[in-house]
Amino acid sequence: MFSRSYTNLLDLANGNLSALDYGGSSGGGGGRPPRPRRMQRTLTTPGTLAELDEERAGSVASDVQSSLANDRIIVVANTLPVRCERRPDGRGWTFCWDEDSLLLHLRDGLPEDMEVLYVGSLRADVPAAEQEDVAQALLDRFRCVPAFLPKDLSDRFYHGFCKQTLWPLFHYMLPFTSDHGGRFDRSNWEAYVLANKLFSQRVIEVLNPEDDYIWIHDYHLLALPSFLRRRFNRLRIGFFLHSPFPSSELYRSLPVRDEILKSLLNCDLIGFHTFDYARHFLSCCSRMLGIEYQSKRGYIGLDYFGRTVGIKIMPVGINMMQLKSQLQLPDLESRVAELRKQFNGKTVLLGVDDLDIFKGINLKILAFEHMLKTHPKWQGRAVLVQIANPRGGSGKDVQGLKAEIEESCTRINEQFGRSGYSPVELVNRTLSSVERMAYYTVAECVVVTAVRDGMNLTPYEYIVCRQGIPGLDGGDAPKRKSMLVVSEFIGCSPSLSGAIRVNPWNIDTTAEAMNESIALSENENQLRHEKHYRYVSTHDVAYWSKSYIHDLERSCRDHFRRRCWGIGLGFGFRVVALDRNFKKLTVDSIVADYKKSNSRVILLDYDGTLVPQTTINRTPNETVVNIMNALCADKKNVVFIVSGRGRSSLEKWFNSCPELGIAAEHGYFMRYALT
Ligand SMILES: O=P(O)(O)OC[C@H]1O[C@H](O[C@H]2O[C@H](CO)[C@@H](O)[C@H](O)[C@H]2O)[C@H](O)[C@@H](O)[C@@H]1O
Repeated sequence: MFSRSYTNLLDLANGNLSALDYGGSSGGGGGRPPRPRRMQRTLTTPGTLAELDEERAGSVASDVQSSLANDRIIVVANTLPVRCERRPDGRGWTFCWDEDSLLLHLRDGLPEDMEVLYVGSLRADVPAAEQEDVAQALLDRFRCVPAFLPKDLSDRFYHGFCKQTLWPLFHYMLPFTSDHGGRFDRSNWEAYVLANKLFSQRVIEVLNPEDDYIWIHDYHLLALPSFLRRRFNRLRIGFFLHSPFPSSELYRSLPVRDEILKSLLNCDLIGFHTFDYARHFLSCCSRMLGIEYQSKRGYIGLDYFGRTVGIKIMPVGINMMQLKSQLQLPDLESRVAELRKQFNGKTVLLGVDDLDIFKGINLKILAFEHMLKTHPKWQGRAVLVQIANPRGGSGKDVQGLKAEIEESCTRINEQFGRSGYSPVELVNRTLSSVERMAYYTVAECVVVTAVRDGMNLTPYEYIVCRQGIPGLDGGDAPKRKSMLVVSEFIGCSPSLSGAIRVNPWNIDTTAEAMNESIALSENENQLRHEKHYRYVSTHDVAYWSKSYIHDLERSCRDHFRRRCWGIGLGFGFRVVALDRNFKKLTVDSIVADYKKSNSRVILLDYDGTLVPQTTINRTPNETVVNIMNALCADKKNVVFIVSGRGRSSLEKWFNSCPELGIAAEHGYFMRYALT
């Protein structure tokens, strides 16, 4: 059960953290005991004028030159890079780093002495009574801060809003029918907002707002920047989206499209894998919020109420060091030998995908079938190994997908198989890293036919495995080869210029591409491999995180030079930033100056000043007309309306204000006081 405050979205979105006590996690009604504060933190006043701290501003110039070394970074993601298992005797938990997690490896690109703290949830259901101990152990040993979401909240947040709404939409699927992804469900969105708020609480508990950088990851936490910015006007916040960002034509169908965009605009830097994703995001900002971007010296920025929100385009990479060390594991050699024996000289095409509807697995199998039909020379000689990692969930769509894939495999194996030859081998389980690398090592070609994927690092891992480790072959190392067929709809595609790119929906051309890839001359194959290896080995995960943090630091340099005000409610909250030379006008100072002066010029805009922007009837009401006349009646005043509006309507509306001056059409037509 959620607490009753959960339903008050505005309350939540406004930063009322007291709305967050939830009795449901422990099953009792008393709510969770407050977590003891473990780290020193400094609070700034939320939502009020944050005057420039002169001392801090003075030190900005030297800060800019200094390295990031003494700063700390808090990496926030849906899941922590930690594996967690209950002990066999049921008493307590064991933890270890999740070596497959990209979040773990991004540390390699950060300055050595930069402290890294992680905030996220665990892939385990830890009972409320054990949460304090687990949290303490994770903080002490892994610098990880777990966010424990109550089960029903977590279901609605992750399986509900993340997986049924955002994941399909960001992969270009609209919920035309209820079987087709999930229709927008407001209670799931509310759970998403609440979950994001709980993540923000965990961050705030350990935050040093003046010293820390925050780096938020992926589509699960799109609402988080709003919660953090509301509390800390000048916090340094970065975000990286690992999934695609869809075209504005799709994104605009999301009922909470503005809320999400506005939340992201509370960041200082927003990262995407590709130019296209960034372009789609920028076009959403322009079309939905009227915000345009500027590009200066290679940097793209959006001006959002005086703050500049940077846009970073940088595809992620793999961890070279980790892969290289895994390539030296003794088990690998024996596993490779087993596979070589099993495939007995046949040409292996390989697919490694999560079992997810967007990975296009069945399209790949159909294309392989077509290749066997149109190029019969491969019958008996080519094998497609498809590894389908069952991580993607067990929903109706995944069950249907699995059945479809199995049916295709059975049909092809019945039609083209013979004794000692099964054309398609489906591996329906999660493989260990060594097993996966063994498959890469024996494959002539890797085929990725995802219909959408944020990045997809399978081709990168494959290339590194095919390069092998120099010296391990003994004597003269053979020339390395690898070949790739990749979908044009995935993030890694623009970086792999030597791959054969396909539209995976076109079975005929994908089949042709598969044939071409395994029939390619040895020399051509080697050249393409070399080119890819050069790129993949230099653009690894450390290169990516180093570049990101560098740009984040650059985007935040002016934070302490600015005066900031937090204004607005809910997701409309934003920080208005002004250069330190600007001063905020206060009513008191205006009144005092007005009284002191003997000669005044008062220039007034019309729309948004004398009438609200939102009204359809733009005629000024009686009060406005009376105020104009009252101002004009004072002989010390010269009053003008300065507007882009046409002269005829302004003249008509202020006909009864003879002493009022009008500058219509931006001053093209002038009417001076008539008396
Ligand atoms: O299934 P989730 O827990 O919601 O996570 C989504 C996926 O996250 C990871 O993939 C994403 O990041 C990769 C690295 O940037 C990128 O290659 C991929 O395209 C993104 O979708 C994870 O690798 C997937 O298994 C998750 O399904």
